[in-house]
Amino acid sequence: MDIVDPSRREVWQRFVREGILDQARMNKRIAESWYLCRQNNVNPFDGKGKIILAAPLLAERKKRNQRLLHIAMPILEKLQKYFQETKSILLLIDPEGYVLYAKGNQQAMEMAEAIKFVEGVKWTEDEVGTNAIGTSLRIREPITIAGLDHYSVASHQWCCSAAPIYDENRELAGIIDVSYPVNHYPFHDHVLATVVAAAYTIEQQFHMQAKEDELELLKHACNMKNPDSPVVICNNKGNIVWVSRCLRTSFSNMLDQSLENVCGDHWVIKSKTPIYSSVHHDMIGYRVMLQKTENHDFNFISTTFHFAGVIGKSAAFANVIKSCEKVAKTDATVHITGETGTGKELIARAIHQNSRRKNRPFVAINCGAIPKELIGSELFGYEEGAFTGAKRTGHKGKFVQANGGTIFLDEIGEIPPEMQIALLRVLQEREVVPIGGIKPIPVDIRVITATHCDLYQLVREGKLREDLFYRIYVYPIKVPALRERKEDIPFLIQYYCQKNNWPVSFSNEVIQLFMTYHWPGNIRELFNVLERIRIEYGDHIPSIPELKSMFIGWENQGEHRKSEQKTLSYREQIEKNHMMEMLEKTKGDIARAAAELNIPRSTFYRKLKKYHLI
Ligand SMILES: Nc1ncnc2c1ncn2[C@@H]1O[C@H](COP(=O)(O)OP(=O)(O)OP(=O)(O)O)[C@@H](O)[C@H]1O
Repeated sequence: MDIVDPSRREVWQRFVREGILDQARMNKRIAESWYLCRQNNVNPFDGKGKIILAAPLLAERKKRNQRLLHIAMPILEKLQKYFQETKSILLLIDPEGYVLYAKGNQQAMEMAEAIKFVEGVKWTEDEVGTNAIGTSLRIREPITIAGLDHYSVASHQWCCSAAPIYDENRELAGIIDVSYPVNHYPFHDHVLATVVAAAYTIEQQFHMQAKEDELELLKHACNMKNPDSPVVICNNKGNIVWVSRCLRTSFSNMLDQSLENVCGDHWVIKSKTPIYSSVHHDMIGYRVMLQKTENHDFNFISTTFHFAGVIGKSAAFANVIKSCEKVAKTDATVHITGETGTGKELIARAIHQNSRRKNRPFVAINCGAIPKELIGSELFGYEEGAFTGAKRTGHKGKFVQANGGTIFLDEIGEIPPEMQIALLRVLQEREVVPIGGIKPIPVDIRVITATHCDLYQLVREGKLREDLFYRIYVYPIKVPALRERKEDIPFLIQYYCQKNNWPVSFSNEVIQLFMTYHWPGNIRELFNVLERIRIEYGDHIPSIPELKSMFIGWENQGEHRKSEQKTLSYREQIEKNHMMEMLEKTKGDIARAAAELNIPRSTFYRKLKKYHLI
């Protein structure tokens, strides 16, 4: 449709008021999108950005998409110079629709700011109606949306062309978009051609980068200390790029093949450690230690299952990963239990990443970390004016934000009784009623919950409804504490060093010391201790007594173990963590730690005893 056609406004008005559309006069893709917006109750009279990530969340999202940014930025910076002159903005968007980068002509940026079309905003069809970014994201094709083709008024003054970018595995990596006020520049088709060409150039870079990553994997192989152990190096797809000398005869012609196929019945995976790129810092492959076996069923982990952490070699954790693999293929509700810092969130993310929902949002919320009175509005959202202080536009809750994807409800045991009925309703009916609203919103989500305690004990204590328990506790996964998988500690240390480009080599004695400690804060605490060593000692290794002083409560490990049988509440655990961190910071100076935390010294002592820290 021509954007200056005066009948266009009538077409739009008729559709948003009466739902009637003369499809013959409309691009099929755009008509389809309008119908979807109407069905999803997108407000045609608004369309300004609503979900805008705060700086730390945007930084985290950029980190998650660092490979895309690393590859696309040089190309964007080059193009940006030219688009600036044509009064446009150039944008890069992640696969979930969040704007990671927006730069361009000052005047256009100011207009964009007025409709909250800024870095960090979620610019999908569900949020702001038909638009080039959101529509291209859904249909996975390049598209231009001009003026009144937009569903919501906020974008009626804009013309936008967007194209999807695919990585070397043909997975969606992001969207590139050029947007400009409609009256600035009339040659829309040419802009779309440029955007498609830029997407193609970025895709070529993905392929080149994949080759460079493979070279880096080979370099990693050359630097391996013990080339005689049965080790293979796989790329991200689980295909073999290198095998150690001792495997070459049994695994002839296996390069480029999937490790899973090659292992057959004769080999099992003993451990799997991720390798990170020193250029873009994303995971580029795995170092896999194999073991010959008669019993091919034991401990086998598929190479196609992606886990962004260390699997190690313990049977306890391998079983967890096997459960994740099985459940990821389904839509079943999962409940993860495990002490703080054991990796529950990482596991929830892995289930999402290996499920059919992987390109849709993963939304995590810690029910124990938000004030009880705000949990309802955070989870279910609210209608405009639902309560004093509510945003005028209302607020989409986490369930609606996670639509199509996975919601991770951490510390589910902290959900207040009055919210449990509403949660039960969402789990049963798969629809959400925002606070102050009456109309249910259908949601298509996978639910994963987690607690650090025995969930049924909460039912016994009357803190959790039994019917809710049975809705949550469908497929339980128990994550072992670090002290129950001590054999994985060397792999976790290696992972930390590699991820942080820290070229130290710990002696066996030091590794043994790490394996003797009880790690009440689990992997999080292990990484904190390593971080502290890295900061304080750089490339030197501290002596054994120096190391011991870094482990909180080293002398009282026996007592500590006994006390762990009595589980701490989530809030107690947080308080304990704060105290441990402060004691680390003040090198064990109790008076200073108490003062820093603003706790009277006598109370601090009492709590130290309670948490067995002295
Ligand atoms: N297997 C693993 N490999 C590498 N890093 C891990 C692994 N498991 C956990 N981590 C790291 O340990 C830290 C804690 O993990 P995570 O937040 O997932 O634990 P959690 O059990 O959800 O903790 P909490 O109950 O306190 O929320 C994170 O930095 C995470 O990246």
